[in-house]
Amino acid sequence: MTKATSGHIRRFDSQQDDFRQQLDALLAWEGVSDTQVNDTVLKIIADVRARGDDALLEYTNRFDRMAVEQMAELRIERPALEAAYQRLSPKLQQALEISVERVRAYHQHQKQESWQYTDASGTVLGQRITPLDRVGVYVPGGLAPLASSVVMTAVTAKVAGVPEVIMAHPTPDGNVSDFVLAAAWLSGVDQVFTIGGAQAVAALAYGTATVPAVDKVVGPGNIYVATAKRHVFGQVGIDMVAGPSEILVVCDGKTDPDWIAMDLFSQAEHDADAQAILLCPDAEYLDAVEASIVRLLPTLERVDIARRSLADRGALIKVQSLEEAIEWVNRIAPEHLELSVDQPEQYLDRIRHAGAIFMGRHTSEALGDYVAGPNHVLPTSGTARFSSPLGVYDFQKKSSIIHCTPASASELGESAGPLARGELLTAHARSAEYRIKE
Ligand SMILES: NC(=O)c1ccc[n+]([C@@H]2O[C@H](COP(=O)([O-])OP(=O)(O)OC[C@H]3O[C@@H](n4cnc5c(N)ncnc54)[C@H](O)[C@@H]3O)[C@@H](O)[C@H]2O)c1
Ligand SMILES: N[C@H](CO)Cc1c[nH]c[nH+]1
Ligand SMILES: [Zn+2]
Repeated sequence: MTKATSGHIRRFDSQQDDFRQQLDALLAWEGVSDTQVNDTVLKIIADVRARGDDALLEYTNRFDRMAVEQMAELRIERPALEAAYQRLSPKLQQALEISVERVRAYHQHQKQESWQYTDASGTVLGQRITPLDRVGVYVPGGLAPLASSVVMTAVTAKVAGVPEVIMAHPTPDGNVSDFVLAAAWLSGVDQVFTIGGAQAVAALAYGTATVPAVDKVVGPGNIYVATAKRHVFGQVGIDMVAGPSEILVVCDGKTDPDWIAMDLFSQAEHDADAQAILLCPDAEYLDAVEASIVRLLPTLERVDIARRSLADRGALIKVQSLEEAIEWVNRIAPEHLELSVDQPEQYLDRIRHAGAIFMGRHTSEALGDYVAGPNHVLPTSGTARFSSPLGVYDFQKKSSIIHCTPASASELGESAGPLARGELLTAHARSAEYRIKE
């Protein structure tokens, strides 16, 4: 692949002959299908199913470098969550409250209501919406204490009406974050277990003597978490298999290049596997953004992670026009799309695949990660082609309602009988026909 002169990030031109192949290679994320990871995860899941808490303790000590002997040391109840909240600075308390309120307000709009109607035959038909009984929210802890992911998952579950929210969150080396626990308090989490990785997903899916089995496991995580979620699907529901964070910026060349460099860093700093790409029709502007990257990268706290992410998976891409850029957006189907252009609305109708769309130069993706309101748990690795942001709908399910009168049962039976006989299912036919009035 073409390397940038600075060595920091690749440069491509969509007109180069092999651009499509180069882009495909850049987008490929093979992590979840890695056989070694898969084997490890299958072994962990089997072990947690067989040995429950004993296996959980063992894996937690091994992978999170802890020295715990009993599950009680890995469980945190609500009073301790509140105490953590009280230890935060007033400024952080207030920011967290604003985040929770804005996320709650946004997700209220997603609530689905039950409905019913009476058809011409007199039969009442409808759909009843009910929340899941108990869900597990996974909150990553390996690379950063993602308190905002607590808010995004737990507040959404509570808006849906889920009575019991169990949180799993690894605390490597025993470092428990007050910020994460405070977020759990404000978001209404019922219990926290300081466990992570595949062992946490297995415990939530199958239950152990201490960890209650849940109906669905949601939330982002690393490759072990993502692979485990794929394997427990069926035993429990899952939201999606979310991979490393991504940002795709489309810019017309008129935004401050430092802003765009920092927007790219904002996702690159998550993970060395994270992906940050810029599409722009102006080659000189791409030079300016590259210069900003070179100058600003050393100023980041997480410089090593961001540098690897940009070098291995990042790109600055020259396109012919913004119209062409939009075509590539639909091919890439990014987790986050920033439209850093004048009048971004003019492109909206043509964007078919993106987890979240940030409109205009002032709407940085970082605002969406924390306080805008929409969920930041989003489909990655091109899966925005077929899946949606985590939402209230992930925590609600539907039951169909059918209520016949004697007359409508008789009327419908006249059709159900022949249909059942056509399928050679005579008990079905007779069951329907018993209700036909002479
Ligand atoms: N798509 C989204 O919505 C979204 C949101 C936030 C974060 N993310 C992503 O989530 C990920 C978070 O990853 P993380 O590492 O910080 O936290 P994590 O909590 O997902 O993973 C840490 C756990 O991984 C397990 N683990 C680590 N090494 C292991 C090994 N060799 N064998 C078995 N298990 C092992 C350990 O149990 C550890 O507790 C990042 O990739 C980030 O980009 C995605
Ligand atoms: N950008 C991440 C989702 O890809 C979410 C996050 C949490 N904290 C900061 N950012
Ligand atoms: Zn982020």
